[in-house]
Amino acid sequence: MIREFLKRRIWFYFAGVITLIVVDTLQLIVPKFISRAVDSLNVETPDIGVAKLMAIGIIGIAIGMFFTRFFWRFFIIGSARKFTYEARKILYDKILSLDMSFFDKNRSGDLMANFTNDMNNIERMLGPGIVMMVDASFMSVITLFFMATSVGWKLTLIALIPLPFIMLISLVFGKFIYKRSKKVQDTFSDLSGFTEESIDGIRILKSFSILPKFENLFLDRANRNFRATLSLVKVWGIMWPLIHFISSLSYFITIAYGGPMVINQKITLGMFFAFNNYIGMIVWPLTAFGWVINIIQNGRASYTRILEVLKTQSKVVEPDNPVEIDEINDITIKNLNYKYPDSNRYVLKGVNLEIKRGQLVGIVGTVGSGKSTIVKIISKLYPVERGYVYINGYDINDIPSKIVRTKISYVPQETFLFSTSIKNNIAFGLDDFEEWQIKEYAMLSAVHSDIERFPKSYDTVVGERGVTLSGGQKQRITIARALIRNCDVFIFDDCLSAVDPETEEKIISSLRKSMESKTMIIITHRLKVLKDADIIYVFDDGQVVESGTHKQLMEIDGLYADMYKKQLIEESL
Ligand SMILES: Nc1ncnc2c1ncn2[C@@H]1O[C@H](COP(=O)(O)OP(=O)(O)OP(=O)(O)O)[C@@H](O)[C@H]1O
Repeated sequence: MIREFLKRRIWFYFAGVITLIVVDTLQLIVPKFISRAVDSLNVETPDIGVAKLMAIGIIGIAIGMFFTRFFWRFFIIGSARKFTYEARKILYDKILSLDMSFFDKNRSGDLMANFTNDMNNIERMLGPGIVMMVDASFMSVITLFFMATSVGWKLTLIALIPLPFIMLISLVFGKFIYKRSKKVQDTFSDLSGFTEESIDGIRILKSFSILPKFENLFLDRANRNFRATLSLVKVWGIMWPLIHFISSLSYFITIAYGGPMVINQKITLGMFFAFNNYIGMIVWPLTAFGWVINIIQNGRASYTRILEVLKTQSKVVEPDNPVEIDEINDITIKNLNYKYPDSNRYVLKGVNLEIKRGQLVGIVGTVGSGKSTIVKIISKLYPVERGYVYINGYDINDIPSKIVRTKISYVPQETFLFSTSIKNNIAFGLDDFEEWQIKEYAMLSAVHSDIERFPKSYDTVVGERGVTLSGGQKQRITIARALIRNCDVFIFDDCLSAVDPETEEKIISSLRKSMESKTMIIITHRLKVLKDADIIYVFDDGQVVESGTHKQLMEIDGLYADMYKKQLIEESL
């Protein structure tokens, strides 16, 4: 990716490097002008005209540097920004295209770090890294040349003896600084992650009365971050005085050797001044060499991490010869044995299932028996091999995910609302919608009257993750959001658990009435709501152990009947 980008922006970088070299050259001419000006003030043959001319020349150079500095920033730093802008977009699209198994494996914090820390490191490599590299190489060679041509090679070489140590120091300290900065970053993200989690879970912390324990855990993290920052400051604190000390050794040598040369008139006072200026100028490029190496190392490590994500292929593969379907009439599952990607355990064993258009299908069973897994496969959230799952008689792998997801609306167990108005949450992702539609679907989900009671009604902004709403209200809004999409199949994965049983029953029967032609798959632990279902599949340990209508299952008197009777007893208590 970087290679193609550099190829595309080669002329920008070229222009940037040229303007950078112009700035450096202009900068190096200044001491020459100062040298001439100082010599023109010689008490024996003073010439104020030359001094004035040199002063005007210095102003001219400053103006030239003003423009050229702007342009190298524009060309090089601008290009680096452009890279991260493009790369962030590519990474975002890639991440959105991946199936759920990717998100099972990667923590959101790590993915966020790809967008922030890693992108910043790459930007630093392609921007300041390149600038420093060009600057340091050109400035050190040219400054050396200017030094030698003004006072001769001998004094130049002697005066520069201490300077290679600056390179060494910046290289060694650069490594320390990198390690410690990383620790500061890591401890900081640990601290901010912990803080975020504590604030998110504040209700649980308070209700469990474990605030003091969490305060200690917070202090512990804050302390680690503080100590890491302090140890970084110490390294900086040692490095810069050391560099200054070594560069002052060069000044010392210059005065010790160069001073007598001025007295013996081997060089002029102006040359001596210019030489001292050049020593100051060469310290920076030498320090920069060490930085450049570190910046490139960090940038490459970050780039490798980003490439790893970009190389990930979605396990839900899109078909080479896609089958277009207008509507979903039936879904068939044939003898499905299933294990999740990267897992060796079969969570579904020999499952057979048939769902016809317009049916109300119930999926019930024991905890962890594979109920959610089956609907996630039908919704193409997880991959499945060919030959097991069919839609309208076509293998699900031959139908593009986009088509499946526009025809099947899946409401998961966990509710998630965006931090925007209730109206926008319900109409989420729709370009075209009417106010009455939102109300209609809110009514169907039995949440309309709740929303009307809010002072701003449908314009009420839902707080971060919907904290201003009750659990049941949030669940019903997510149902309205699914219904408005007008799909062929609606899957409700235990998404009414926070609603009282009567309301759940009411919602399901009113949905049934108003959406007769739609297929509804309902996973629930409350068996009462499925009394009118066309078919109920009973899961246990990854297998369908019973299936039939409520009446038939009661007659079988197996697992379903057991669970149902237990629930009746619990209700009557
Ligand atoms: N992403 C995943 N990767 C690996 N295993 C998983 C994954 N999701 C679920 N499982 C496992 O698959 C099995 C079935 O899980 P599933 O969520 O389908 O059960 P469920 O019947 O819906 O449970 P519940 O009634 O508690 O919601 C469980 O043993 C679970 O640990």
